[in-house]
Amino acid sequence: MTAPTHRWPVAVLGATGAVGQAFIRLLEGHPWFDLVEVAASERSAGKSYASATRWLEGALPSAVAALEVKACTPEQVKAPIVFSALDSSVAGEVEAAFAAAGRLVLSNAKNYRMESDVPLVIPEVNGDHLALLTQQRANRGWPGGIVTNANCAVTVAAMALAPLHTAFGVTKVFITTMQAVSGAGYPGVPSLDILGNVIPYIGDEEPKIETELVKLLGTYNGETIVAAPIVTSAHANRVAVEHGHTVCMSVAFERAPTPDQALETLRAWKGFAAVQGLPSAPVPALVVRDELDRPQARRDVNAGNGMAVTIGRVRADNLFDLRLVAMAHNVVRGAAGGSILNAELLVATGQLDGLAAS
Ligand SMILES: NC(=O)C1=CN([C@@H]2O[C@H](COP(=O)(O)OP(=O)(O)OC[C@H]3O[C@@H](n4cnc5c(N)ncnc54)[C@H](OP(=O)(O)O)[C@@H]3O)[C@@H](O)[C@H]2O)C=CC1
Ligand SMILES: N[C@@H](CC(=O)OP(=O)(O)O)C(=O)O
Repeated sequence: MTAPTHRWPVAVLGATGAVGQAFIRLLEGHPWFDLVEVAASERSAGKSYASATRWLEGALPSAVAALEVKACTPEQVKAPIVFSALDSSVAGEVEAAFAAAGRLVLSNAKNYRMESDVPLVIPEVNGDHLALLTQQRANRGWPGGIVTNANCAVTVAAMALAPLHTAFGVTKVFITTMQAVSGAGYPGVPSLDILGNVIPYIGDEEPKIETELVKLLGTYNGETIVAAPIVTSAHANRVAVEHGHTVCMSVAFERAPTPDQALETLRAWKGFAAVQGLPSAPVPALVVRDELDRPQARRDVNAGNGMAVTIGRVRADNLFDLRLVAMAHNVVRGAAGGSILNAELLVATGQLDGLAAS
C-alpha cells in the first residue's frame, strides 16, 4: 500500500441525504481526503449545510456545518474527487457532466453500474475491475471517469460469496434479503407502513441483486468483464430495522465444500491484495461468528466500523449444498464507506495520478 504524497480535496454530491451524511461522518479526520465542498438540489443550494440538512446521527462536524451547499455542476464544484450520493433520477446526467469535466466520480447510484465500460467494484472482491477506467476514458472521451459501488444488499451477498466462489465455484444462489429502512433514504418508508411489518417488495431490487452479483464475481480479461456463470434468484424484503441488511443464502457449487471447509475459507479470506492497509479497509473484512443466533443487525452492524460483513449459520442445505447468513451496514459498507474505500484503492494504486495534474 502506497500512501499519497498529498491530501486530496473531495466533494460530496447529494450531501444532505442519508448516504451523503454518512460520507460526511466517514470523511471527518480522513488521513488522505479533505472534504471541501458539499452539493445537493436547487432546494438546498445557497444555504449553509447545517440549515439545508436534517442531520440524522452523531454530531455534525462544525467545519461542514458552515459550508455553503452548492448546485451539482462541475462549474460550481471544483474538487477532483467527487463522491456521489445523488438520487438516481438525477445521477445519470450529473455524474456524466463531472466525468466529462475531468473529475473522478465515485457513484452510489444505480445508473451506470451495468454499463460494460464502468467498474462496479467492492475493493476486496474485484478491485482489479478498476482497470476498466482506461477503456471508459477511451470509449467516452472523458478525462475523468465514473466508478460505481454496488447495490447495498448485493454488496453483502457478494462479499460472503467471493471467497467461496474462488475456492469451490458457485453455480446457483437463492437469496432472501431483509433490508433496513435506511436503505430507502431519508425520510424513506412511512412509519405506519413499516412498524410491526415486513414488506415483501422493494422496487427494482431483485433484478439489481441478480445482475450485479454476476458482474461483481465476474472476471476481468484485460478488455471486459466476463460475468460469473451463476444462476441467481432473489427475494427482497423491507423490515423494521434501522441499519443493516441481512441476506440468507442457499448456494450450489461445482465442488461442494463441507461447512467446515467453507468456514475455514471464509475465515482465511483477505481479498484483493492492494486493499490491505488502506485507511478504511476492515480487518478482517469478514467476521465469522459461531453463535447459532448471529449475525444480528442490532449487535453486529458496526463491526469493523461498519465496513465488515458478519457471517454465521454456515451449514449444509437440503436444496443445494450450503446455506449461510450474512449482514452488513447498508449505508456504510453498502454505500458511503464502500465508495471511500474505492477512492483509497484508486489513489494507492496510482490510478488517479493523471487527475492530480488536471
Ligand atoms: N441508503 C442506502 O443504504 C443506499 C443508497 N444508495 C444510493 O445512494 C443514492 C443516495 O441515497 P440516499 O442518501 O439514501 O437518498 P436520499 O433521498 O436520502 O438523498 C438524496 C440526495 O439527492 C439529492 N437530490 C435529489 N434531487 C436532486 C436534484 N434534482 N439535483 C441534485 N441533487 C438532488 C438530495 O438533495 P436535497 O436534500 O437538496 O433534496 C439528497 O442530497 C441513491 O442513488 C441510492 O439509490 C446506494 C446504496 C445504499
Ligand atoms: N434499494 C436499496 C438501497 C438503494 O438505494 O439501492 P440502489 O443504490 O441499488 O438503488 C434499499 O432499499 O435498501
